[in-house]
Amino acid sequence: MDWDSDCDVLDLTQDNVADGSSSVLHTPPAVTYTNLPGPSHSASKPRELRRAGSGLVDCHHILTKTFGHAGYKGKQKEIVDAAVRGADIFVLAPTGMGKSLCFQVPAVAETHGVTIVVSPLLALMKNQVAGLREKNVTVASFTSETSPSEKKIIVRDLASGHPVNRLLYITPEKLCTPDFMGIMSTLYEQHELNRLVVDEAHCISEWGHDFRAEYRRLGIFRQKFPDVAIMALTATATPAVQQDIIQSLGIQGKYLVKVVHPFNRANLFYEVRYLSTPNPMSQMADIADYIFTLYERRERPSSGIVYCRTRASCDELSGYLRGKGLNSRPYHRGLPPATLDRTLKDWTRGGDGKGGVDVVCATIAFGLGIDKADVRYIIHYDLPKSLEGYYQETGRAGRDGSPAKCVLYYSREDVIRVKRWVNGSHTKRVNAADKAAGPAPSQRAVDSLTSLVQFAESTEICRHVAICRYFGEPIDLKDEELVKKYCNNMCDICRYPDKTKRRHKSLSSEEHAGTQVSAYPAREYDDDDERPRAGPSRANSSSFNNNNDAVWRKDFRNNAVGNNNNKRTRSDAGDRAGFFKKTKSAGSSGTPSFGKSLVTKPFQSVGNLKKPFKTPFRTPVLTTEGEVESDSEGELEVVEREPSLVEPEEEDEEETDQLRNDWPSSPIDLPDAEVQLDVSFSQKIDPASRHTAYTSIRKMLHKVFLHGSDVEETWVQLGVAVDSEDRAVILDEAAHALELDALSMCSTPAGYESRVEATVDAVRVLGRSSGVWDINKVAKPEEEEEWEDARTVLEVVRKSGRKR
Ligand SMILES: Nc1ncnc2c1ncn2[C@@H]1O[C@H](COP(=O)(O)OP(=O)(O)OP(=O)(O)O)[C@@H](O)[C@H]1O
Repeated sequence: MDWDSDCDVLDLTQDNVADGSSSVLHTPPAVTYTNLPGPSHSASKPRELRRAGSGLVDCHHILTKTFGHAGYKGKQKEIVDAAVRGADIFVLAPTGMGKSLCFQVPAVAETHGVTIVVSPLLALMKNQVAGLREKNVTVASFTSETSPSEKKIIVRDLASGHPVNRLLYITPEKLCTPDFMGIMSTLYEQHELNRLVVDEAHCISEWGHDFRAEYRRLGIFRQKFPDVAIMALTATATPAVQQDIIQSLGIQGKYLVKVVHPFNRANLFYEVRYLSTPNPMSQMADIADYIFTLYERRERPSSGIVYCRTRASCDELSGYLRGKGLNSRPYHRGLPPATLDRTLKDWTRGGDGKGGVDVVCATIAFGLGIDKADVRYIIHYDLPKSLEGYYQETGRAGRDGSPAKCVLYYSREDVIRVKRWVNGSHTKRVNAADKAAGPAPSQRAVDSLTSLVQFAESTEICRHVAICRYFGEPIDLKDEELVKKYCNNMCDICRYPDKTKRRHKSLSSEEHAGTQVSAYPAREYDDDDERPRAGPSRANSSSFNNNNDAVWRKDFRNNAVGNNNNKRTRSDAGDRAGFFKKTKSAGSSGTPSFGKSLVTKPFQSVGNLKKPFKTPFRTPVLTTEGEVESDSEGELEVVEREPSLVEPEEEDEEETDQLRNDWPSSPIDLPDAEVQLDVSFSQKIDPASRHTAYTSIRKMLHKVFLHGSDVEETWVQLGVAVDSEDRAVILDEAAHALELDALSMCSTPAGYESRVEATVDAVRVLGRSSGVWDINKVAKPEEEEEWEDARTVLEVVRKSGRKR
């Protein structure tokens, strides 16, 4: 059987194992996984794999009592079962699935013996060791940081015949030393060597994105200890990399259990932000605004990471965000270890408005193993080097299962720079291999960057689907139902198809980007993966395009002082501070208030900057118009605001008047409709509120599309030719979809409420502004955002119309 091409559930039965094939468990999301054998199948028997532990404590008991979890996640149970039966196991599972538990539970469940865990990063080991010790698991690590006296104690324990340590974490370099091989031989002879675990196993493959030469030598373990089980785990491996890992470790035999989880992280919202002319200052301002908007929606700060390629960018962006009142810190290998430890600690306790660090501007040094449950956003300030890197880094978000956002800033200028860099590194490796007369290095890094660029450039293929296909999940793009299962409007392409295409068009032509980049020296890079190289800071770099520099500085100044003529700019000091105070005073006792710094140093820029998500609370029109709110079928409770926010500005009053003229003031006749609201991953909004929200959206849709001034013309423009009965059904379906969209984008009732308000508002704009219907018509800057929202609604209505 060709295990790479097979993605169905295979039965791990005696027959299956005996035919000499590897056993593959690869479940596409739609398939229920049911048929792993129970222990009675004894898959490990023919192998005569020896297990040092003489008995086994109930794994479920360990899971609940030692680790404090109520049950297994994903395929953990199957993996743990296979492990205790002594199989070799290859685990490919998405970021945040809980891979560590798959080897920790069996290690603790064995009544004696040691599990050796190879891990590529000290920080990763430290985290896991500290976590296990908190759970009273006896565990040690053997690294360059282990003191000689500690080493002595560990070695003595391992050689004792009954080691108390259940797990030993070690770097690949240390594992392969003659000294440590000697220690393992002793363990082996005493039947105390239970298992080798290779964490982040993609590092073993030259085809992987993070190849570490030392990992390659791990193949020696199988040669030396042929009957000790091996478990390899990774979150990022294409089919070619999977095969390479299995072969390198020598586990390709018939006792291999291969568990491939679906890659999809359904709760992550992927967005690519296309930059027409890269402009560091406006990009930084955009990021600040993005974060503030998110805070406003959630009514409290949130944890996030901004990944930057260079250390200078980390320092600079972090300083900028701090200047705007955000609790931000840089994190890269150019900083002292003690500072990094403190930053990690502060960030780990931050993100809830009670102090600590909320956002870290980091190189990829802050990556693997970062496991904070409530990271709500990951921003890529510039293009990562590979699609695997992008997936790993975005994988830090939403590990609690709630929605989180991943924004990638993308420009063709940046692509040229990264390509130069990756190609340069590749050429160096080719030359080195030539010199040493060794085999040619793989082209992998170059290919992976190409895939990332294709991912970002595409405006057709759903981002979730693109990622999963890259990692080898077979997804037929024509199978709409299947595609929908991957993405419930949780990427820019599915959610804002037109907007995404429009924004993509604004990218520089490759030719223009090329001249921009070659006209000025390339910025330096030090992504903490390579040897650090000092470089000029990004925004201050004299090597940056000086003409552009002058222009954007001017723009930025204009934005920064606040454009008072722009009615949609409400992020001036008063608004921000007012909002924060409102949050506090209106706050139910449980609502955390913002840190002082945020109130005293309010954000002052934005102006015409495009906002990543809809601005909440931006219009008090709902209250003044009194249409939706007065409805007896259920109301959207409007959040009380500080007087400064409730008072409509002059323009808003005009807008309200306009609305009064445009809309029938008498209540409309809303036909009854049965609605079954979809259950989503967010259970935080109660069904009654969801029903109320649905009704509000539905009512406004009916007003615009069935009770507007020229209904027939409206439907012609919509391009949906159906009779009036069907029209109501289409609108109800659209309301249904829009409500679900709002739900899937929010994790708090307040966020949900504000998003529903924004949706109702967007429908209203469709009824009021004819220009918005003409896709070729460009909005005035002050209307841009509301037009985009309205066009998104239009797209949803069209979609449900097309289904009829
Ligand atoms: N059965 C479970 N129930 C609840 N939470 C769990 C369970 N198993 C693991 N977790 C939690 O899931 C989080 C992620 O676990 P872990 O760090 O092992 O993920 P991972 O798959 O290694 O991710 P990555 O590859 O991104 O590092 C941890 O906080 C862990 O405590």
